[in-house]
Amino acid sequence: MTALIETRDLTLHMGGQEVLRDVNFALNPREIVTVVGPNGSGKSTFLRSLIGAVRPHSGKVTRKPGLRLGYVPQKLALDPSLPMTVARFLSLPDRIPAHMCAAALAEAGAEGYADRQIADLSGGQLQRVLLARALLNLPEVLLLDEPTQGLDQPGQAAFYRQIEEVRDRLGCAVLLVSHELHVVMSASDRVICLNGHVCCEGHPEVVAQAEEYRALFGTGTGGALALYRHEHTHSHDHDHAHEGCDHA
Ligand SMILES: Nc1ncnc2c1ncn2[C@@H]1O[C@H](COP(=O)(O)OP(=O)(O)OP(=O)(O)O)[C@@H](O)[C@H]1O
Repeated sequence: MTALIETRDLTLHMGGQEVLRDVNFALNPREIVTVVGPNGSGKSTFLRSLIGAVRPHSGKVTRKPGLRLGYVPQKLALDPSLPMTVARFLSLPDRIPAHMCAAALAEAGAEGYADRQIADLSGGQLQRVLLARALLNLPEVLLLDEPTQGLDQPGQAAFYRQIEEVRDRLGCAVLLVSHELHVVMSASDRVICLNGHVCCEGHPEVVAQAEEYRALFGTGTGGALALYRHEHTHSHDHDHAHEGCDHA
């Protein structure tokens, strides 16, 4: 098996209702794959089936033996009034040495956050801490369920650039769920449009043009995607210009 995780004809029921039907999927090393789809189309359930948290009704989920997974769930069940530092949060349930916490935070773009209170973090900062937590065991596969929910567009774009950097440095594969199609698509190698079954999949531009995708999301995204790609390139040029100055 060359794929890290694979599903074969995965069919899954929740509460007596069919949520996923005949989903065939493979995640290959170093890929960034984004799952898009309307509310209730089974995206979270699909991710949860990949980590083994829900069982298929029929079909199969296969993970490479010994696969190291990092998972960031959609919702964090933490009482915000409970005092808790970032370092302590990273050490739940198992104690993590300070240098490992610091390394994971740096990798997630949250350097120096260790002593901050979780409740005081902004949405974007909290997402980075959650990412750091998922990176603690050096995952070969990183699964993120709507990691940029509630962030503004620059915040979303910055977070996805962080994900690309993590993939480049750690060499992990990334599977993420998102609603922010135009932002996320340009950072993805492959997009899967899920609506109980796989409607269409492929390179972001191909999916944005697909009839099935347009039937679900309308035709506006192609333009937004093109616009974002432009901004993305522009901002990278800008970054490089700064790097050039720094080194000069
Ligand atoms: N524990 C559960 N018990 C019963 N039904 C469930 C359960 N979890 C999910 N479902 C149902 O499965 C369907 C898919 O839910 P899921 O959360 O996977 O969708 P989603 O695409 O992630 O949605 P969203 O974009 O709103 O987050 C929904 O109809 C939901 O009500």
